[in-house]
Amino acid sequence: MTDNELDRERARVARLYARLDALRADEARRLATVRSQKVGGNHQMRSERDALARMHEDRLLQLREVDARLVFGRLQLPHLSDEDAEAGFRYIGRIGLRDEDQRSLLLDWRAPQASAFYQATAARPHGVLARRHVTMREREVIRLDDEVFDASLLAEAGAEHAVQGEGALMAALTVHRTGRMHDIVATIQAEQDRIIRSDMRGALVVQGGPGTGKTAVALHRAAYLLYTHRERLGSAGVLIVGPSGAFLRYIETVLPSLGETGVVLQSLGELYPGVNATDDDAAEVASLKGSTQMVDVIARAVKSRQRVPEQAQRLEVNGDVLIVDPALIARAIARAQQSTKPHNEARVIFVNHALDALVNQLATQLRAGGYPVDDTDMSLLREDVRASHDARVVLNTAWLPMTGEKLIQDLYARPEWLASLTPRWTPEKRALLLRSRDEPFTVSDVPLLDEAAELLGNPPAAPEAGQRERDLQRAHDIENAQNAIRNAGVEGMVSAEQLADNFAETTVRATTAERAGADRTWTYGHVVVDEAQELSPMQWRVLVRRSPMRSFTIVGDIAQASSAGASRSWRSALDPFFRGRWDLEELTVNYRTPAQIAREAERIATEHGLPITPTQSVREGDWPIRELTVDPTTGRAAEGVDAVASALADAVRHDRGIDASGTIAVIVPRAARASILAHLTSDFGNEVGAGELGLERPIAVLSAHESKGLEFDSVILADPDALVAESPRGDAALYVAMTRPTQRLTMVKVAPPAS
Ligand SMILES: Nc1ncnc2c1ncn2[C@@H]1O[C@H](COP(=O)(O)OP(=O)(O)OP(=O)(O)O)[C@@H](O)[C@H]1O
Repeated sequence: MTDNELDRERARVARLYARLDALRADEARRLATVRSQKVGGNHQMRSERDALARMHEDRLLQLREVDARLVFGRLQLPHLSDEDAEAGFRYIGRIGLRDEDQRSLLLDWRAPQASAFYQATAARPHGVLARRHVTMREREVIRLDDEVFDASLLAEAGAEHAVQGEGALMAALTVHRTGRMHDIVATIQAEQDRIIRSDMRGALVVQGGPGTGKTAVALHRAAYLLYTHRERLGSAGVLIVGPSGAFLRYIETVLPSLGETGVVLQSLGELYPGVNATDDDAAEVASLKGSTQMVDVIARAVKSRQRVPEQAQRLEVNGDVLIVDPALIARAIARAQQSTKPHNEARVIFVNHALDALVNQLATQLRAGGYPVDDTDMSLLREDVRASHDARVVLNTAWLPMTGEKLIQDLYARPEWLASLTPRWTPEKRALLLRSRDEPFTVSDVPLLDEAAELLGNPPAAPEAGQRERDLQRAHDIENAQNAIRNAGVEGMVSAEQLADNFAETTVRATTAERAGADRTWTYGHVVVDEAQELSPMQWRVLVRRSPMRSFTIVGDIAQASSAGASRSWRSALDPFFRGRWDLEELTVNYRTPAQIAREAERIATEHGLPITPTQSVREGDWPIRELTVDPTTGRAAEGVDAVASALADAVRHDRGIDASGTIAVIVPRAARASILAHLTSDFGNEVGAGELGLERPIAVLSAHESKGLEFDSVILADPDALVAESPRGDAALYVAMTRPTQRLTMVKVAPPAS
């Protein structure tokens, strides 16, 4: 590439930035104007102004987020009209930009015409004469890679312009990892692009070995769907589910860098609003809680809160005594159950029927005693019965209002009750669920809470009254939003629903994402599930509730399934919920792990009988796998030094000798985590962090579970045998751990005790 060409390209890119800056300045001006408007005391006008201000703020934020590496590609096309671009070039970038005359300057990578950038090959050029990858550092063009597909251009360009397509990809793959995932928008490969752009309907499963770009593809697909179905997904929202808080932190900057901020990211422990579970149960317990046996147990638990008393009960109303026949309660319960409404909502029907029957009984009793009772008296009697303490006790005992939290806590803390609900379970099996009421909920409890809440309905504290008013207010807000959009001349830039979100009063003021995340009954337009192989049937039930239309992108690798409740095949995991209506795509190219590391990980996984999908690494690494064996009975171990921890510290030092500024993960068996962390912290101070904090530090100490989905320049693995032995799916955990590095792998083994 000549310097001249680089300069020419820099000049063109500078023009795109000039336009971005101008748009930003415009937006900032509009925002200032809206903010300075005096709108008097009228609430509606104030909220319209605030909503418009918020729209400009969001747009400004978006323009800021896409600043770094705004443009990354150029297509040379034969038939570009002047309106489209100058000199036959079409630039591809993070967002679309137009000049003042609405001529396209930069094409959004998600636009249909941009697909050729990702799809064109020499064999099938899709009408493209040449493709250029423009590599940037912030705003500066640092490198150009050209692929020429047209024979005449090839001759014109000479040898220096011949195919160099791998260059940009290789440059992207070998950069230092930072603890934050980067977007891959500049180098999406053709097979990935096809998946990203596939139809939104139904469930799409993307299966692939480690490092094949599943997470990257899933996130870019979310961005693509938001762009392509802006109206629908803008108001219904997109939910992205990952295995842990650390994983969500790792991926959280990808969508904003693609100009998308409105998605909801939740870990499996956060799917139930109000609970943020981070720890999970022991494997056996998690496996039981994850199985669909719990559906029946919870249904029985709820049903058992609708209870016909065994004996007649006595209740006093204003000095009159009523003997309540169990049959009266039984009839009221039956009527309420016929409604098939959730427990707390059906309770209203139960109470109404029971009150009617009690009032009739009381009236009959009074009449028999010689007191005439007319219609007015009946409604007074009803109030008397309702207000009676005894009646409240009788009705509550028969049909107790409940929250999901209370139901699940009771289930675990009251062994006799659990026994009555699970007559066929062994005592040992029941004992797995036993727990005191004050212990925090675990990740495996979350789907049980959700199941319970589904059957219970609105908790008593949030009565249905008010919903109608909220609906009316919402309709009103949408109408106002439509007017405001028309008046401001911003049609197409924001939907009425989105703007209406901003109208709401401060107490309810929230974006779609905030409202969706806080509402258990929210149904999303699309759900992306990462590391989906880990999900238990109970977790799938929750997710299908969140998108009853079953519009899903499901990515994972069955061979990496290491959690207790995980499935052994996509078919067994998904068929019960998607009834066979899901498509499978496979990714096979490994973009992360150097070939020699991937081969060794696959060899060991195969030895353990894991159903792996072999991958094809795009590159050989520069370093062979380093293996060290520690004998814990010799050397400094005899002086009480933790031999494994000190060997790990040496391995860290060795690695830093090779590359002082890379990221290192020390992946350790759970049982040794605390002592290894302490040892490494004493050697390396606050360069070391554990778990989520590890992503902020150069040296992360992680369990294999915590390392799921993440990647580091270098991985140092402590005691692989212990890692395999520590859980029923330890072999898969080892496979996960070995496939995290982008450059180097060190295995610190422990010598078996001499016999
Ligand atoms: N087309 C691409 N261009 C540049 N980098 C890519 C591309 N595809 C994938 N990568 C990079 O490869 C690495 C692995 O990608 P990703 O984490 O999405 O893989 P995965 O299949 O989800 O892996 P795992 O199952 O092991 O968690 C990431 O650093 C990602 O940015």
